[in-house]
Amino acid sequence: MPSLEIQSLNYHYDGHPVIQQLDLTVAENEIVCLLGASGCGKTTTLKAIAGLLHPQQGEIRINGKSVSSERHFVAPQHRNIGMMFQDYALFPHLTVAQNIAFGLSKLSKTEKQNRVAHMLELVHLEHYAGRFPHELSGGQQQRVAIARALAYHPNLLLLDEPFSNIDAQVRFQLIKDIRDIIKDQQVSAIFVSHSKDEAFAFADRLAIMHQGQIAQLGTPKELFQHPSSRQVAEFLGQGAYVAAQRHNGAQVETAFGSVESLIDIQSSAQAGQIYLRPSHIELFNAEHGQVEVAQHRFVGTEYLYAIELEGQMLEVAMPSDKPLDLSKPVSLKIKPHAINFFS
Ligand SMILES: Nc1ncnc2c1ncn2[C@@H]1O[C@H](COP(=O)(O)OP(=O)(O)OP(=O)(O)O)[C@@H](O)[C@H]1O
Repeated sequence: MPSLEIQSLNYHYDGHPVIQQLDLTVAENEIVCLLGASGCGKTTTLKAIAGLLHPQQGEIRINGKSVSSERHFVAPQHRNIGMMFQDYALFPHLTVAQNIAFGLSKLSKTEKQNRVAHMLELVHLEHYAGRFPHELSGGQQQRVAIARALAYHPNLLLLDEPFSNIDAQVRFQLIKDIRDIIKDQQVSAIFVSHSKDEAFAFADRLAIMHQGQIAQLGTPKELFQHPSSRQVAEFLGQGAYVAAQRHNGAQVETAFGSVESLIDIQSSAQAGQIYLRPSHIELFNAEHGQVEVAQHRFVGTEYLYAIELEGQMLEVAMPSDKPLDLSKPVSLKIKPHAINFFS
C-alpha cells in the first residue's frame, strides 16, 4: 500500500490558486523530493500533508486512511507524521535526551529511556545526551531533530529544507547519514528543496513542481533522459537549444553535424530542437570555427569557456591540461548522448 496518495488537490489563499489539481503517490519506504522554483507551492503541499492547512478540494490518504477531503479532516497530531525543518526547532531549554523524548508521553519511563538511547545510537550522539542545543553544531542539531522526528515511529516523515543552514562542507555527509537513518528505519519521507544536488543525493524519486502542479515524477535518470517538457529539462540544469532534424529513431542532424542518441527519440516530429547540456559538448581548435568564445576562466582542474550557441550563452568545461588556443578558430562537437528532442 502506498504511504501517501494525493488526488486532485487544490488550495488557494484568498482566491489566489497555489496548488492546482496536484496528484502524488509515495510508495512504502520511499523518499520523494518536491523540487521546484521559489513560490511553486512546495511548502503549501507539505503543510497540506501535515494537516497545517485544509485544502479546499481533493483528497490526501496516509497508509490508505483518508486524512483530508472536502468533508473530512484529521488534525495534525492524529496523522502520526514526523517533521523536520530548516531551523531545527529544538527546544532550547531541554537537553538532547529530553528533546528526543518530548513526543513519547505515552511510553513508560523505562521504554522512553530505551527508545532515547536507541535513537541517540542511531544518530551517533550517544555522548551528547546531556547537552543543550546551543552546545551542538548545526549538523549535530539536525541529527537530534531527525532522532526526535523518528522516535515515535511516524508513518511518514516531512522534511522542509532541512539542510539549508548547514555548512556546504559537511552538508553532503549529513545528507547521506540522514538518508541511511531513514532507510534503516523503513520510513517514507517527503523532502522539500530548491537544490537539485541535495535532491539527487537524498531522494529515490524527484517530483518537479511547477505552478502548483507536479510537472513530472521520476528517478533522476528518468527525468534527465525523458523530460516531459522543456520546463523540466531546463530545471534540471543549464543548457541551450539547438535546431535539429530527426533522421530516424536515434539520430539528429544539427548545424554542428549529426548526433547519435543513446536512447530512442520518442517523437513523431521531424523538425525540432535538442536541449544540450555543457557535458554534451566538446570544444576544439579547427581550421573553420563555428562558435564564438565570449569569455574564459581558469578554475583549477578545468577551464570554463562561455560560448554563444544559436543566440544562447553556455558555459563548457574543458580539462585544464588541454587549453584551447583562443587566437585560432574554435569549433564544437556534440557527443553521443541521451538526446532530449522537443518539437
Ligand atoms: N499565508 C499565505 N498567504 C498568502 N499567500 C501565501 C501564503 N503562504 C504562501 N503564499 C503564496 O503561495 C505561493 C506558494 O508558496 P509556498 O511557500 O508553498 O512556495 P514554495 O515552493 O515552498 O517556495 P519557497 O521555495 O520560496 O519556500 C507563493 O506565491 C506564496 O507567496
